[in-house]
Amino acid sequence: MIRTEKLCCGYGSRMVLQNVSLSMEAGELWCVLGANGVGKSTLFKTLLGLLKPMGGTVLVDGRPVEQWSRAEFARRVSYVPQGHTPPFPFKVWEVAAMGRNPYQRGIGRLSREDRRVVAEALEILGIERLAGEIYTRISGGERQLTLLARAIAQQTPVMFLDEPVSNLDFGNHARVLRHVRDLAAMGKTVVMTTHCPDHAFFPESRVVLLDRGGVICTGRGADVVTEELIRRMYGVDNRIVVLNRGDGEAERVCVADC
Ligand SMILES: Nc1ncnc2c1ncn2[C@@H]1O[C@H](COP(=O)(O)OP(=O)(O)OP(=O)(O)O)[C@@H](O)[C@H]1O
Repeated sequence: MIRTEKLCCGYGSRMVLQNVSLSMEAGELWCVLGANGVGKSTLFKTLLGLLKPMGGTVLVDGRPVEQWSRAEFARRVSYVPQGHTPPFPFKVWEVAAMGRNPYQRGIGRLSREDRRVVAEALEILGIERLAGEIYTRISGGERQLTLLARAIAQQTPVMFLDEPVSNLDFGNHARVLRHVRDLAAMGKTVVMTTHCPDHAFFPESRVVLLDRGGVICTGRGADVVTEELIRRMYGVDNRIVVLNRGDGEAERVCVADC
């Protein structure tokens, strides 16, 4: 689905990441972890064809990313950016409905099916009540949920989510993560950046661990994420502890020493 070979990303003459080789398949949940400023968003923008690679290749379904038309690409890949301020005071419903644009010819009216899909996306995230609100006048967390609803309404097999839970309260954080995991279980390729090492320990999670300049390692989170690597990435002592969930399942979490 998404493959990179010796990908180098950056801005102008400034290289941020070098020699990134990845292979992401259908039904996989990938967590991209790394300290502030290591290049997670830069990697996303390059994988999405928004930033030209400084070297190497990005293949989406075997075809170089720059060879996709934007409309075709938007039926294949959705993207929730980290922060977003729209130029016009759209309503929440209208922002979510933009997820249907790739399926319309020109600026068309929404079909009944389009409206059903948009309503369902808002409902999944519990924000139907915001449908008529102005996007620029809602909270940061509500805007994040709206952009997620837009991506869900886009119904793409590949989803890139840049810190999808960073602004969310405890309940929304848990609900969104559950849904993200369900999306991967339904066969989508979900790639998300996160600042929470615990996300790497979901049984299905695969990780890309980034440090200044490039990839430290990739693999199943449960296999490759260690206290030593977390210390190297974030410069903080920590412990990975196993919690008994009480339902027979064990869960690993990372606790910083602070
Ligand atoms: N438009 C830009 N032009 C030049 N340099 C940029 C640009 N955007 C980001 N950078 C630089 O690239 C590096 C990586 O930034 P990026 O936003 O990819 O980091 P990140 O890992 O996503 O960080 P965070 O966790 O804080 O969101 C940073 O040093 C940043 O200053």
